[in-house]
Amino acid sequence: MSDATGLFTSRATDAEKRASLRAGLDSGELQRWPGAFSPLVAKIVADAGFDGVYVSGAALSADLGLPDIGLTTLSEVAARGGAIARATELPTLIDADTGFGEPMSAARTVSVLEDAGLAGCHLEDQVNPKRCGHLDGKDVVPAEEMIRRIAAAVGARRDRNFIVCARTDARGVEGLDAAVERAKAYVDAGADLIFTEALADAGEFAQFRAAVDAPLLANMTEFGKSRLLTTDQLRNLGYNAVIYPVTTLRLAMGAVEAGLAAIAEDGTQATLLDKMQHRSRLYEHLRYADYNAFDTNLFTYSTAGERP
Ligand SMILES: C[C@](O)(C(=O)O)[C@H](CC(=O)O)C(=O)O
Ligand SMILES: [Mg+2]
Repeated sequence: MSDATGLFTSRATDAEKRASLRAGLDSGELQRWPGAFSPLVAKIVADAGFDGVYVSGAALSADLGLPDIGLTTLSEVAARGGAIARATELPTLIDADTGFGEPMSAARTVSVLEDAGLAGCHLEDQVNPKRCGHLDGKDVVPAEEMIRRIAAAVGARRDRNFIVCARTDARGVEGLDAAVERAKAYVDAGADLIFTEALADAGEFAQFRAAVDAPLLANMTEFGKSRLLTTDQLRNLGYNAVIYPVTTLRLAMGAVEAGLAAIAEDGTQATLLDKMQHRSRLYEHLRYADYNAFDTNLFTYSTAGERP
């Protein structure tokens, strides 16, 4: 028989992926996690040589035709996140918004995401209904409530390598100093990683780095409040991870809009072919030939010659 491992789910087990995420954060090297809005995109992220995959709440809800205001359910997020996580050998960190309810719900969220094959998640200190972290008009819960959220999440995980990342949205609401104080308290509550949301510029990232003794994550989302810093800048600032949460969706949707407009205008897609992912490239990502080999082996499978 041909070896079919890695065809229907990843070769790496969930535990191996979590160990690799933990090791990446401990390595001192900047971990780069582009957002994947679908399982296929996760395969392309891996092929391009990145360290991990991110599942964005903004992209996941946009893909459902919804704004990112906390309308998606835990079941929807876990199902899509799980499908993305299983499509790649890389570890996947997922956006769990505010944890889908009170602290006990945040605890259940971690259990469900662990079972779905995710390697970690982030929980934010916004109130419900949440907003995009880069828009005005968001609000945060008291720090004590977020501390309970984090403690509950940390206490619920089975695998200690499942990363619980605490995101603070306080920079845009209470200011940088308050955000730093919250981050310290979240670390004390057991958070493995701090997501420093919507900082303005390199100076603010540097202040956060100097003040907080824990791994830090930078959000390089486009058209938001943060200046776009390069990986070299983030490395020099001492950050541990960077996400490009909605980038692949924005790239793809930009191409979809332009392509459809061209077809409507020209009456053909003939001029667009060199912009498209070729059928053969798609099949490479999907390992089409390996499924064919598996199928052929199944068809011809016989134990006749092996009987005593
Ligand atoms: C990271 C984020 O939470 C997401 O859902 O991807 C968003 C990104 C965005 O809306 O650009 C956020 O920063 O709130
Ligand atoms: Mg989000």
